[in-house]
Amino acid sequence: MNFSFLQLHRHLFVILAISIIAVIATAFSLGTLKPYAELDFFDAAGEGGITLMTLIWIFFTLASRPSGRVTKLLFIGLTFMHISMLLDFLDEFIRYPEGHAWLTTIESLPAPIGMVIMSWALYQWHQEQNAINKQLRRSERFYREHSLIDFTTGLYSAEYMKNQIKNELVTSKAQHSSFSLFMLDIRQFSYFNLHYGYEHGDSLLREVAQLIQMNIRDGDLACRYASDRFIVLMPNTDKKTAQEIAQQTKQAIEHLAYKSGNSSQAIYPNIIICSHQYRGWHSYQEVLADINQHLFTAKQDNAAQLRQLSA
Ligand SMILES: Nc1nc2c(ncn2[C@@H]2O[C@H](COP(=O)(O)OP(=O)(O)OP(=O)(O)O)[C@@H](O)[C@H]2O)c(=O)[nH]1
Repeated sequence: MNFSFLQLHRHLFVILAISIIAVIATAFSLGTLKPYAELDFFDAAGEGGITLMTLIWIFFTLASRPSGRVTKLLFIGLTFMHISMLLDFLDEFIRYPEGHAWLTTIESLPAPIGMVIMSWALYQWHQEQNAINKQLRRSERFYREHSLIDFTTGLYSAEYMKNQIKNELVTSKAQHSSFSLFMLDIRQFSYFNLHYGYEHGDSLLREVAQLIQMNIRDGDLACRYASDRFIVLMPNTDKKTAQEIAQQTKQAIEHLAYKSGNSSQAIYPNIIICSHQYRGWHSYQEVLADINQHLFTAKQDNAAQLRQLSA
């Protein structure tokens, strides 16, 4: 289970804790404990269970969501419901004097308010999910195959790319068309892992994957090819267009001001790209070997340029 989102919501947990303490303190300061004989343990267990459940809902909602408007709305709605349940639960143990009987009356008020807010939050969540699904469909291209998705980046894996290149070879042969590939490699990624840690390495891979997705077109397909290497398949695309999109993607990634932990220091990834147009090729192995060779050459050129600069 991944609880990394929780640290984004520390302030919400503080608000929740303060609200709970305030409710308990108010109830105990205004009321008195009921005598043992008046306690209904069956009721108390039921209401205590519901109160605990709403707390668990809040915990898992915050554990699964990034910070933002929808998360705040869900939190507010659930907290109102929790407070209502808590008042109801406390009511089992505390009797309020005549002058404070309003506490018993208002205990059911936060629940409907919370439910209205929750309903609005769920609608917003639905809208948000629609937007995410739309973006996901860009990478799905023809159909879903979740087993072929790279776990770290959410992109398709190299295996899926091989199948798609196979399909593209058949299509381009039948239609006398061509397709292009571009390959992208993060420079000195092993150094990044070593310096900032593997988790930050994973997070950088995810950021890079998202930027690739944002810079390619609807019909293009991005995959994670190997560790820090990505590949984009562009059907019916000439070399010039592929180069242009590859260059735009490189620029977008190189402007990414990555922050590790709480440090404000920005790390700008360094990227090597290459692209090539394919027409009349026979096997995906040849195509992949060729694009890898292009990348190798681009890396050598880059190293030579750097040597010249530092000379
Ligand atoms: N964080 C993280 N690192 C990975 C993952 N898969 C592979 N790696 C690391 O990626 C690094 C790739 O190293 P290299 O192929 O030498 O690449 P590089 O350091 O960028 O070298 P150049 O490309 O020549 O600049 C290795 O340190 C791997 O351990 C992963 O899923 N997450």
